[in-house]
Amino acid sequence: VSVKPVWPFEQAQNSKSLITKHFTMFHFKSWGEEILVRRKSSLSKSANCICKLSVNFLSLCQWVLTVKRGYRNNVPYHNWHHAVSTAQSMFAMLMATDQLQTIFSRLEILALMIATLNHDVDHRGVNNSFIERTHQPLAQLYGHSSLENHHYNLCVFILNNTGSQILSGLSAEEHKALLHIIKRAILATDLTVYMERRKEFFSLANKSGVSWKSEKQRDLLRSMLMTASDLSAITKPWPEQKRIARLVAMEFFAQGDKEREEFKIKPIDIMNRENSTRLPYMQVEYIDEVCYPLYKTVSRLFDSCSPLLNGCKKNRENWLQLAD
Ligand SMILES: CCCCn1ccc(=O)c2c(N)nc(-c3ccccc3)cc21
Repeated sequence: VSVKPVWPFEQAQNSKSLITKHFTMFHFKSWGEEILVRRKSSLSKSANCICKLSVNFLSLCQWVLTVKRGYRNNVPYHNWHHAVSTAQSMFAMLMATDQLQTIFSRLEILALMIATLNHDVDHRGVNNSFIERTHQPLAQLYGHSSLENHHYNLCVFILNNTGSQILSGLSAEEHKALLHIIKRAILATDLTVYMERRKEFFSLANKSGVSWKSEKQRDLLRSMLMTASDLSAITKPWPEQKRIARLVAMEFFAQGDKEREEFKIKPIDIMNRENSTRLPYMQVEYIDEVCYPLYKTVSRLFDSCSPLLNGCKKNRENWLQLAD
């Protein structure tokens, strides 16, 4: 049965028109929040299949909408737009690179897509250091990488939500493996973790004929691709990069203000509003120290990812012109 991917309400109506009398109700408590579908009587095989497709499709929509609601819309950068942008960058890398589709299993690709969409859910606009220094509950709960652990746990909570169970078709073994990959992927988005692990990735990438067959190698590659997706705004066309940089700076400076006013702590340079005129220079430094080495290595391994490196280079030139 080929089901046209339409917006779930139309989808439900289409199903209803096809098997009208079999449905007692489609109850939408509020859009995407609760979708209750009950069947009145046994359905014909094809109708049953459409019903299952509809419920699966509705579950997928409810899952996406629930993840969306998990992001805070009062946070300038770490919001739903960033989540979708990160997932789209991962999708683009995976779909553009035949080798990645050969290296990774379908389960790993599913895990990376779920992880990218969820990787910053419920972000508060402050970093782990701030959360730890201000003794917030998340720090007491998780210690280091407190934010990333929180993002992962919320991701699992949403996946277990009634109506959002998009993994119901997996075996228990697949489900366990998938959650492990998702956890490793989300925890890898802590930039501190990335800076610690990237040396190993760069030296592995320098070797010829890496097989990416061992779980250790695949975990490392998945982690680096998560960071490449997470930071991909630095590779976007200049107008978008400027817009995102402003949002990041807004979030950084807001944290710096809190540190200065509420906790009498002098913020670090990148979070100190008094340095706002040095933003272009800080961008060049950020690209050179954090981003460029990663995109250079990923592009050398997988040529189809070179647009990311080229975008990063162009934005470095643009920031350098503004810095001079
Ligand atoms: C919280 C991590 C955000 C990382 N990040 C993701 C995407 C981006 O595009 C950018 C960006 N353009 N600039 C910065 C930045 C700003 C001031 C000082 C140092 C770095 C960070 C950044």
